[in-house]
Amino acid sequence: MPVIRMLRRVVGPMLLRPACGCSTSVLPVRFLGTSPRQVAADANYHSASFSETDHPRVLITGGLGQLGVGLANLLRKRFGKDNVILSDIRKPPDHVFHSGPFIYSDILDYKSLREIVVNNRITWLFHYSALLSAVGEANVSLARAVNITGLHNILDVAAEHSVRLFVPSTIGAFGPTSPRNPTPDVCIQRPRTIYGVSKVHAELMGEYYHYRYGLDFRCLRYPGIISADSQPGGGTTDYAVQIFHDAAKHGKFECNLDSSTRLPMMYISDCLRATLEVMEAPAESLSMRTYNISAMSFTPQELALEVLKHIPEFEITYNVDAVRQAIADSWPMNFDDSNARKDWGWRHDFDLPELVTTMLNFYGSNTRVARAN
Ligand SMILES: NC(=O)c1ccc[n+]([C@@H]2O[C@H](COP(=O)([O-])OP(=O)(O)OC[C@H]3O[C@@H](n4cnc5c(N)ncnc54)[C@H](O)[C@@H]3O)[C@@H](O)[C@H]2O)c1
Ligand SMILES: C[C@@H](O)[C@H](N)C(=O)O
Repeated sequence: MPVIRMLRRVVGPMLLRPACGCSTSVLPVRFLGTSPRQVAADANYHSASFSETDHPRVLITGGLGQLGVGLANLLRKRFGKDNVILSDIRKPPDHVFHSGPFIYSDILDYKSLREIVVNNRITWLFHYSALLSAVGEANVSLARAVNITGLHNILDVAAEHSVRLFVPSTIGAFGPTSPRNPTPDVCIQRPRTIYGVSKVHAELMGEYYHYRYGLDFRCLRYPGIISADSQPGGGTTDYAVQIFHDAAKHGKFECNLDSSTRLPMMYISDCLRATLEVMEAPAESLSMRTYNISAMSFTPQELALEVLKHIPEFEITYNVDAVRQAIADSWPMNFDDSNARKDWGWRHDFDLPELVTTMLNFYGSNTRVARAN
């Protein structure tokens, strides 16, 4: 039989399999082989093994960055404090250490990851460890190790232990040849940063494990995330966090991106709620496993004008960082998230005016705001 016809007969049904979190492989295990870590052939690759009435047992990796502590707070309110374990390779500050379970976990250490998942009967894993776009360009080999090798460990441990896995992707998974305004879910993805390349790799590997091993993989492409009580970890969108601190404390801000650089952004509470919602969505509602999510899109100049409404003496100046600017110029300007809205009911709460009011209130600029009004 010609090779192409034979392949089509064998692989065809696998490619046509619906995008649900359903259980068995379409091909017999002896044909597919076992997982890359050679787990026994009768291993169970089904999705989350807790019953519907139980709470999931959650592990968050890289949890001490900009997003992890907020996610842990949200999940602990929903599932109980002791059901959510925060982990990182850094030492937690006191308030984090005393707010719920914390554990040291280096995602490059596969055996220790497996031990944590087994000993704590983990059923959901939120994989937040990463090097972001700007720090990734400054240390490519570390970014490659953490973002790619680390992801392989996470995929294997999740597949072997029937763990539902969330991995965030990013606007950075697109590049200069992608449509930028708007950027749909499925289009050309040729990013030019190690961060972006590793995130496209994560999207594709997660989907591959889903179709091949039945891994319940779920992924959202986040815009730049803006938070008040946690600091960004070295990305291109960091200016949109720092501006609020500097505006409230000093009345001025030096921006490292050009005034007209338009990027998709989102307030952290929308981002974390979206993450929980997609993890709770019934598998049959997910027509895809990787979704764009969107809230707002603005330039530094537009953000500064909104800040000026609260702080009339606010001044913005520009001192463009060439590396960050080149990255930003290759990223989407607007994100098309219509599939997330249609499939699992995504909707954002914060637009630019609410974002600015909330951020400035956090930094205690109420007196300036009051004076301006
Ligand atoms: N913050 C954003 O604007 C944004 C936007 C899009 C996507 N994301 C994604 O969301 C996730 C969380 O982002 P964040 O902003 O909190 O990142 P962050 O850079 O603030 O935090 C990442 C964490 O990973 C940890 N880490 C590094 N190496 C590790 C290792 N070997 N083992 C375990 N942990 C390790 C770091 O200590 C750090 O605490 C990342 O995957 C990021 O790509 C973030
Ligand atoms: C956009 C996102 O992935 C991150 N904040 C970065 O700028 O690298």
